[in-house]
Amino acid sequence: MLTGLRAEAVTAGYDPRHPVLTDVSLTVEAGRTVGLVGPSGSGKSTLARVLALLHKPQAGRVVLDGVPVTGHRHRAPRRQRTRIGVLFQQPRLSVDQRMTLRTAIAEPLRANGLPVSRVDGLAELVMLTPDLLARRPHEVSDGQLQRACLARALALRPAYLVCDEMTTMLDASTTAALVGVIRDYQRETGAGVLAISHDTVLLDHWADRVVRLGEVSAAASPDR
Ligand SMILES: Nc1ncnc2c1ncn2[C@@H]1O[C@H](COP(=O)(O)OP(=O)(O)OP(=O)(O)O)[C@@H](O)[C@H]1O
Repeated sequence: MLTGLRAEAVTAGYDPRHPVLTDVSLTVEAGRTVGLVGPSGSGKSTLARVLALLHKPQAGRVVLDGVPVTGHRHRAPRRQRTRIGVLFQQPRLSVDQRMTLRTAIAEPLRANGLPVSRVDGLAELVMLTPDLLARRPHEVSDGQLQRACLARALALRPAYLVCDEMTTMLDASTTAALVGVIRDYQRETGAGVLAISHDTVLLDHWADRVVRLGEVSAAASPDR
């Protein structure tokens, strides 16, 4: 089986007459970390959302471990959707403010009929203590909330993790801790990771290869 999370000749955006991405191909191989850089507004987040099956491309397709994806968002088959975890820049926009961190981490487990007792192991993995699990988002720091988002993203043991500027709001030590958790997870499971960041020093250290968005959209994109 061909492994990898692939965008194949993707054209996508928000206005069909002016796509943000035109004919972009990119592969995140299983077990590898691909860094994605590019100027602000070049479409990195849009590509992340396409690969995470959250945004439907106008043309082209996403192929997950050799199987073309047939729908996006709720139309994507659950077994494909749950193979991809996502982490965004602003954890406060990704978590329901009324939920405790424990409930937020348990959400995907509950939705997929898995035991919520797994939350404790996930919290330990991201170094969240039990007292923090009982708090709501406004009672924790950005770094603590992002740890909870990482625990939630890993809850279904995804084969791929899409990280869109996940460290932008974090200090150096939290960034190092979360990247360390992702690397350990990757070593254990062979997951593929897409890491989008403006921090090229971080990506040089974290990623196996770094792709510049302007370059992937050219006809000579690395995958073609
Ligand atoms: N929901 C939306 N509706 C309309 N236009 C959007 C939407 N989201 C993004 N855009 C536009 O699409 C273009 C690409 O945005 P995108 O967020 O993908 O770029 P980016 O490379 O991730 O930028 P940054 O590095 O600043 O996060 C921008 O011009 C942006 O204004």
